[in-house]
Amino acid sequence: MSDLLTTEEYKAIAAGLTLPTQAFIDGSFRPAKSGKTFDTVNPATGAVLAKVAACDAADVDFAVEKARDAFEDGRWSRLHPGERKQVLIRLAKLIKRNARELAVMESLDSGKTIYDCETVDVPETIHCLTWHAELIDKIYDQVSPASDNHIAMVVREPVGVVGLVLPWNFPLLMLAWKIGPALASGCSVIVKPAEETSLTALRIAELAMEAGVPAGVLNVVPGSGPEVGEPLGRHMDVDALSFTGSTETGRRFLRYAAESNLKEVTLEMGGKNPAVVLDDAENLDRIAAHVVNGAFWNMGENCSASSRLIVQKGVKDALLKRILAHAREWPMGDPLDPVNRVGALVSPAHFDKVCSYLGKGPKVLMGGKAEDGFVEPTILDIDDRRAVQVREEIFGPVLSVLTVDSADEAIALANDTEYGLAASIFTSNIKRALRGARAIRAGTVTVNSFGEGDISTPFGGFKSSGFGGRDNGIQAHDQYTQIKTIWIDLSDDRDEAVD
Ligand SMILES: NC(=O)C1=CN([C@@H]2O[C@H](COP(=O)(O)OP(=O)(O)OC[C@H]3O[C@@H](n4cnc5c(N)ncnc54)[C@H](O)[C@@H]3O)[C@@H](O)[C@H]2O)C=CC1
Ligand code: BAL
Repeated sequence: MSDLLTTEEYKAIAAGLTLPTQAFIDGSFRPAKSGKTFDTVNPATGAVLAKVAACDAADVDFAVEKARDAFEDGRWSRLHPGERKQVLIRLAKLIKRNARELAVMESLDSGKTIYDCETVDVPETIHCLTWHAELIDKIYDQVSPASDNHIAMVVREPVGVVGLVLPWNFPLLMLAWKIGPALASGCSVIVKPAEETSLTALRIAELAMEAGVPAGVLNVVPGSGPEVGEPLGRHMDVDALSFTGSTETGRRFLRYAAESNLKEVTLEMGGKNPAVVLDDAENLDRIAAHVVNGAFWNMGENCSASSRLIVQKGVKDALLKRILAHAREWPMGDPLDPVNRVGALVSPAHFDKVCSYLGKGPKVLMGGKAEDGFVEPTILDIDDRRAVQVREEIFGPVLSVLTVDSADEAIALANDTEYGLAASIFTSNIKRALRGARAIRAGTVTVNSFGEGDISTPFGGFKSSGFGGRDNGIQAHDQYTQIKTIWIDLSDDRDEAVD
């Protein structure tokens, strides 16, 4: 853990920040072509932090043109992978040098706690970029087992110009998950940050330039979904698009691709993730800590949040007692106070959405109160398996508890959702653990812990949670490369008659 400062020290840093507000295209900051701006707001206070360029299709066209120029002339796409690696490592080091500033900027813009920004978001961003940089000069192409008279090479090439559409819940980290493998692979990118949280992506673009990423390779175009996301999704000269966000908006990107140039689309979307606790699970205190972390970390604004606790009857009361004790240790308040674990929800609109799930039927075991952008960690005991709190992604600090009689019923209930992003299963029986892990239809299943794996493991969803490729792991590079076969005829003219 980095050494945390006091609230007053963080506030002093916040007061001294220079916030980037213009689009970053072709290596420099520029206003939107229309001259329009939008307010970016600190959700913890309601204060306007800055006026950010409100870009539209004209800016997207310009950014794509510059990204295409950069891709075609090879200033990045044809650099030796080892050189791209050095530049990206320099970027990771620059982020480290500016870590505190970025952590404060991220917290101000998103409502996330400074504790999380300092201990997770910024260090994981650095780790992610370094990992992909280190990987890129260690991936080999292949030679296929063709006949003696042929050599067939199967090579990977960067896919080209890529649109990266980001959510607001991990603005820096999702940026890293996407630009890490995309830039390492040699692509040129146009990043569209969520309109709630544009600041850190713009600052990273500036640092990337300083690190040596050539102009036109990393562009950041802030603005709304319809004004920037849609033109990017429909652009005829964008080769691939990677999106993280809601399932509803993910579906739109498939339509945009189908109605334009059939660009490759990868979608990482919502979840209603189960944490299954069977009655033979050991160390309930540890399990309770995992469940609480899974449900309330990042205010539950996490696609892999374990928002459904499915617990076997025999262990329910003892587990709930411990869960309540752990949840009470999650203080809520000023995101810049490093003792707090629960900050503000990202926006008034999102706050209203989360509040709409509170006070509607189920028995409240804890929390349930919400005020001025902050929602208390809330635990609901629910019998009705069709309840909205059980079926819909709330994306807030709300845990629904469902009780089952058997392990089979638990697995069936875990799968009773349109989503399939992540799940966890807690049991001391290895066979039940592995049978459960295989039976749950989700992209990541953790056993006796909550988590998303790490940078080395692919992350993405089954069913309505995911489409196309994966983020993280070597597999992330599949999104940003395409495979070409080069078939070479070795036969002599004497060996083979050609019609
Ligand atoms: N899987 C995840 O990590 C995330 C899930 N969500 C879920 O989505 C819900 C709604 O949040 P939103 O911010 O509205 O998510 P969203 O999916 O609409 O936004 C994600 C990104 O898509 C862009 N976008 C929005 N509408 C678009 C359109 N018509 N065309 C092109 N791009 C568009 C946004 O500007 C943003 O950059 C949340 O309550 C949560 O349930 C939200 C953010 C992240
Ligand atoms: N938890 C990382 C992916 C997401 O929430 O968007």
